[in-house]
Amino acid sequence: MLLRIIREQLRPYRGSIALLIALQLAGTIASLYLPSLNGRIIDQGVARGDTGYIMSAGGWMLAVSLIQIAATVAATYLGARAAASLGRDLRGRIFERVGDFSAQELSRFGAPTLISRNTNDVTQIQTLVFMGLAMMVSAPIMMVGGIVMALREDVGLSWLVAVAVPLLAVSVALVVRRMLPQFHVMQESVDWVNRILREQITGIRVVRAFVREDHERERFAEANTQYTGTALAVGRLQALVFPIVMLIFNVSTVAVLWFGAHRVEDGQMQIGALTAFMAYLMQILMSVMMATFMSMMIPRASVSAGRIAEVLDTESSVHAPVAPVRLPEGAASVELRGVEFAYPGADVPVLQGISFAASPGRTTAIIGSTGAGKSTLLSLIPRLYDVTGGSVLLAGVDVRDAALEDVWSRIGLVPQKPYLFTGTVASNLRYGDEDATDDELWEALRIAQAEDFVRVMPGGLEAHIAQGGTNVSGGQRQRLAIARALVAKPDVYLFDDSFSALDLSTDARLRAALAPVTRDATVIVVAQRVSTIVDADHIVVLEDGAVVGQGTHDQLLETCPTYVEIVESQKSAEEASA
Ligand SMILES: Nc1ncnc2c1ncn2[C@@H]1O[C@H](COP(=O)(O)OP(=O)(O)OP(=O)(O)O)[C@@H](O)[C@H]1O
Repeated sequence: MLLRIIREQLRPYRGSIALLIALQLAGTIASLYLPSLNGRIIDQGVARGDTGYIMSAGGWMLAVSLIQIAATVAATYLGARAAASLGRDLRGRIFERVGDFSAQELSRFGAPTLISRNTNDVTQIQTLVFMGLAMMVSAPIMMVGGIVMALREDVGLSWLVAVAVPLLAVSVALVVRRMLPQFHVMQESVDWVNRILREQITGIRVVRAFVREDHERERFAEANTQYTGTALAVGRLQALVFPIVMLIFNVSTVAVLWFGAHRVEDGQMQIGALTAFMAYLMQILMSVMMATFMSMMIPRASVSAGRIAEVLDTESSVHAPVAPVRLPEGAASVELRGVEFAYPGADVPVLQGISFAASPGRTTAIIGSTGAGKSTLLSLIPRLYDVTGGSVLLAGVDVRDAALEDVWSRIGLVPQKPYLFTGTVASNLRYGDEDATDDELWEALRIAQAEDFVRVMPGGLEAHIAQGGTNVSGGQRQRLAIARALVAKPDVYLFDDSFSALDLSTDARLRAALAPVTRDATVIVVAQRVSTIVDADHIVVLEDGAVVGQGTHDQLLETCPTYVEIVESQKSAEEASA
């Protein structure tokens, strides 16, 4: 999985990676050459007092060092660029894929994990690739090259390499192996801390209203303590690595000096060769350590790759048609024919046998108790979900046969919980139509009964809107969402309980102002309040996901006991509050 993602993502950067490998090769060969040059200077220059040789070999050494530095800097730059580009492209791919998800996939994953997959998990892979490009090429060359060069300097001491390398690899690997499970726990602890913090922030009002702060504090402390405990355990192990490595490095140095000195004494080796051998041993051990650290990052990145692949491999349950049918221009009717819908995993459908037609120029209302399936029904029209039985027709075309953009561009949906984006009032309204003029925006606000409060907001149309629209009231948010739909001038308006947060007189004024602008459009209104829909041309009464009555207000009073019950209950509530 990890390899597949890295291979796919690095494909466009093959050229720079080839160059990077060449540079790494040059840099590593230069590094490997330096100790041997140094050895020659000692043996042939210093020992014999040959200043000329020292100068010429020294100059050569300087040149090789410069090549090594330049190659390493350039390779690191290319590696960082390729890794950052991989991160950017991968985030882009996830964003695109999530953008195609229907409400079904979005609720299956949930927002928090999609966000952390697009940030934290991508960063894991990006870091691995950066480190990999920096080390994976140079470490093996350095190791093999180092061994060859060390043997060239002195075969008699080679047994030291054979002892030191496995000793270091095994010691570091043992510590790393104990660290790995801790990393998994740490990742889960981070998720846990984030989840509690997120709930605490979004639910702060509930927490305070129910005086649950102590409970929340305890919950957070528990998660925080686990995270700290794991981080400390990892820290303790990490603290072990450095002394172990240094111990092996230093013992190896002493061993080389000890055994090397005997060989020098016996005339089997020169001092310069001994120095070079020592430097090569250090290079070999260094590369072993780098490779071990690298291997430590792979399991973590593999988990991240799995999480990313899960998102990338998930197909939206709402498929775009292969050969889309174009919706006819102009007014568009909406018709539901024997619609059935069950949420994924649910045994019983929430909607069954729903049939009705909403035509242009008429207002169709849907009323029913909470949980009757009204919002679900509305979400089937713009294909937020696909029906599990029957069909939804827009302008006479099954919505599944038309291009998604075609369907969406004809529909203006005002959701039950409208969402506003960070920006200004104007930028939010222009979601409906980017080219709308200020006058058009004011006109939409006037109809949506939002003009008065926007005029007194600092900056008017340019007034700041916080993420989600949290700096305006629920009723104001609803009216801004209605204005946004009006700016788009769609052929079909879907109002999902959009007037519920408005007082009765604002509700009445809004409906009166809406009537002329929606004259040619198909309007479907979901409502809880009978007063909101009493004048509708057609009312559909839903109960437990089925249509139990259709007609005008007066007809339903005669024919539909459920409707009468709703009317009566609201009447007695009004009387009680009067
Ligand atoms: N994402 C979901 N997954 C599973 N079941 C769901 C989901 N959303 C809603 N439901 C269920 O579907 C049924 C209908 O919900 P829906 O929101 O359509 O009702 P509603 O009539 O709009 O209610 P209200 O007037 O309270 O908004 C409910 O029983 C609800 O529990």
